[in-house]
Amino acid sequence: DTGSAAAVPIDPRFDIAYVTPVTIGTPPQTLQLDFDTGSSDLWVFSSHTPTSQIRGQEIYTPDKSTTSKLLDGHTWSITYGDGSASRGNVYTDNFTVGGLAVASQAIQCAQQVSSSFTTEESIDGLLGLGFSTLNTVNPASQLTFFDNAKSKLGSPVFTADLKNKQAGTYDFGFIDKAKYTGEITYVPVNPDPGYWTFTSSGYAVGSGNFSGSPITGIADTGTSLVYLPTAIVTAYYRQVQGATNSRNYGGYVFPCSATLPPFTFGVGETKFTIPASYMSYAPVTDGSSTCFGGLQSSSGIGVNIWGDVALKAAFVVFNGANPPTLGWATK
Ligand SMILES: O[C@H]1CN[C@@H](c2nc(-c3ccc(C(F)(F)F)cc3)no2)C1
Repeated sequence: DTGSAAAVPIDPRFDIAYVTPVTIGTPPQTLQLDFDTGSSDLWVFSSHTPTSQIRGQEIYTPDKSTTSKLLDGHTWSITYGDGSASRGNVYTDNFTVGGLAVASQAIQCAQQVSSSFTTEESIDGLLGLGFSTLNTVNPASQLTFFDNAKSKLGSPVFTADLKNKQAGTYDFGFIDKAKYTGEITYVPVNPDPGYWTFTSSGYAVGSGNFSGSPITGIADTGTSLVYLPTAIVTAYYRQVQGATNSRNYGGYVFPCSATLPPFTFGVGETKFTIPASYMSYAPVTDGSSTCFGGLQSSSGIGVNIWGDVALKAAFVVFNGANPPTLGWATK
């Protein structure tokens, strides 16, 4: 079997996050979920979410599904990198993504979501595509959609073809040659503790020379920006007139009129260039002439993160074979 579904930016102006349609239950209930390779919980706004915490999101109502089953006594609780959080109870039900079906997928129903989830009206929940070891369900952790679907897939892979300010695609079970150019460079993945962790072969700022120092980090579709070591980030913004590291805005900002250099990163022998246009993320507040950079320092996080700003510049194969690997191709 295979599956293929669109990854749609939640805001036409800035690629804050992408959502993908899924169906849950019988008859099918359609929700738009944020696919996140940096976590491994599948959770949804639901009939168990207090109405005061719902603002326009679609919800899953297990009682309206003839195939839903309560996973008695199981609970979950998760906190994301930006401090957003949710928690609740668990059902199993039929679940599909782009025509690929899994029976008895664990569906974590929110009984509490933080304010940032409430105000993000376009996100009805998250679908974790990290390794199942990260799943937070107690007393028994649950498998991700990908782990449940693997046995049905021709090839145990999914691919991310995220795009700048337009809809891209998540494919499951196959590698679409029409989506990339050249060869796919595969690199090892360390699945411990549960992220798609790989090592980049180096970087270059603009037309500067390539620095071949290894950069270990995670491929994270749920993170908007790229977070790298401070030395790399300062080298980048040294080339941006008027750039400053703003305590007020929590990162590097610059005049939206500034000329930005592209940023190149290496995977094996292949080089990926993030165009300058991707490196300006958004005005710090609506209408401001000060812009927030798409590249920020990872020093406060503890891990380097290759988020959407980088992933948009490539076609990425998440290979769930044993051992797992990551494939990168230009497009
Ligand atoms: O935890 C790491 C795992 N991947 C990263 C991630 N972060 C979110 C997220 C989505 C939506 C929101 C909200 F809607 F604004 F609340 C907040 C965070 N999804 O994946 C960070």
